[in-house]
Amino acid sequence: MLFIGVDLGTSAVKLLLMDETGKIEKIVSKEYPLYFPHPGWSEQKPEDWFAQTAEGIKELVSECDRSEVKGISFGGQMHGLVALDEADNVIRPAILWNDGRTGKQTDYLNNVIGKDKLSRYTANIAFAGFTAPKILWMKENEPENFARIAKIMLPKDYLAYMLSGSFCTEYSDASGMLLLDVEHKCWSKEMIEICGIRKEQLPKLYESWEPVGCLKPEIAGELGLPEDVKVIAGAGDNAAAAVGTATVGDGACNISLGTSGTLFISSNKFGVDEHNALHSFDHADGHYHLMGCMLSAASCNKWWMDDILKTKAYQEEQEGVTKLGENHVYYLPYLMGERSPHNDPDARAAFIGMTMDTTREEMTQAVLEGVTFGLRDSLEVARSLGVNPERTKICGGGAKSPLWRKIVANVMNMKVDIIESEEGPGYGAAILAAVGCGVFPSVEEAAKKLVKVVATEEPEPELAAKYEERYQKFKKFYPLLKGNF
Ligand SMILES: Nc1ncnc2c1ncn2[C@@H]1O[C@H](COP(=O)(O)OP(=O)(O)O)[C@@H](O)[C@H]1O
Ligand SMILES: O=C(CO)[C@@H](O)[C@H](O)COP(=O)(O)O
Repeated sequence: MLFIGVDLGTSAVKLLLMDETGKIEKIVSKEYPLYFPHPGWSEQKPEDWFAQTAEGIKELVSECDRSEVKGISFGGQMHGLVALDEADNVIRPAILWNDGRTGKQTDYLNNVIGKDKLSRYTANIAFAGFTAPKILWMKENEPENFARIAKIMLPKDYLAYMLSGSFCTEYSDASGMLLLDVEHKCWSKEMIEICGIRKEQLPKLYESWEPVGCLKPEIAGELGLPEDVKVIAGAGDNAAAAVGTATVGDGACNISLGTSGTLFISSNKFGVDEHNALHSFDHADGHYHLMGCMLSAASCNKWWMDDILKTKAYQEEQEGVTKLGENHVYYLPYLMGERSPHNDPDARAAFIGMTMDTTREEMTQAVLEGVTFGLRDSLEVARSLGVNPERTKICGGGAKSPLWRKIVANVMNMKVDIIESEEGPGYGAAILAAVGCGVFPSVEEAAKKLVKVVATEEPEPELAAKYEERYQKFKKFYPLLKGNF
């Protein structure tokens, strides 16, 4: 039996073919453009996602026995607003998770409706990238588009809709809309009213492992797959990555170094961060999780390498970094503003502390360190809530870098478990597909059985102590600069 896991990321869609023993048969990646039509805005075209996913699936199954493909599922970039009209046309480009245009609507939700009420209705407060403020933005700024909305969905749910015709979502991704009552797993009627929408415009809710339908016959024909291939609901990419790294059960932790950077802590009990810095969301295993999200993680390194140093040779550049813990340069990683913990769409990136003899290598190092310090901010919030994981898994494009993994282990002072494949969301999505097809009794059992830790990066006490000192200094810079960006 074969299962397809689709990771609808921000940089690309990554597709993975897995057999029932968890072996990865093939991986395919297809890029699409990311548009920044104004500073701080971030959009992609859902049509590009689907076109590239369809091409990717064809390539993925080109050499296998297609009759063995039993299920397909997804891990998708979260929070993006996809709006379709009555005829299923995409009304406007999707407004993504890292889009900062909704400052006014976010302030309205947090300060006029009020954080207490939002937290009571949804378990979260408003962040600029969440879906509800984008709906309010569209209502205010594009009333004609708003009036045309027949269906509101999240990025990966658009793929499920195009493949199966089922207008569906699931709890983990829906948690990031600020429309879901996360604790009770139902749409919040108060939030629906506040956003001026109707429940019929929202998709039907499923658990991540539940089948939502099968491939539409014409799609099956186009992809060259059997019509009985099951489409399984899937998860937000972070919950999918947690499944793909076996971050399930109470207290398990995963760090993702993708376009965004996330710290994900799985929990069997529902809980809310009283500081409102970490999100309280449903997990794809049927339970809950806390999560801190940085808007620019591996994208900081990509910007520094591709746009400034004009190189694609990440590994060669990183090989020049030899003085870990010794750097005098600091980097604030706020290229797109910041979500956790600052909730400040106006924050901006900065290099601090250069001298005449500062080198290119020190600045490269500062970028990797600055992103990691940003993630440590979220870990500090978790620690203040009494959640103190002693080890973490790691995934995402940045996890390919041995240097970055070492920096993570020492800045966090945690053991970092390295998984056989860093394709967290894609592997998690394939596991969800296998569970949905009845191969495993539960997500937790499947993940624990299939995911293999191949090595552990241990923190080194002397280096961790140096990083502790540097982190204490890093922490002081944002409050000093805040309001002046
Ligand atoms: N060796 C590396 N060091 C640092 N960053 C890397 C490395 N390899 C890939 N990346 C970065 O990882 C990111 C892609 O990671 P991925 O998890 O696929 O992101 P997304 O899901 O957001 O598309 C890109 O920004 C890419 O530049
Ligand atoms: O906004 C969040 C999580 O709350 C991001 O993590 C997005 O889900 C995008 O993820 P990547 O493209 O970085 O995987």
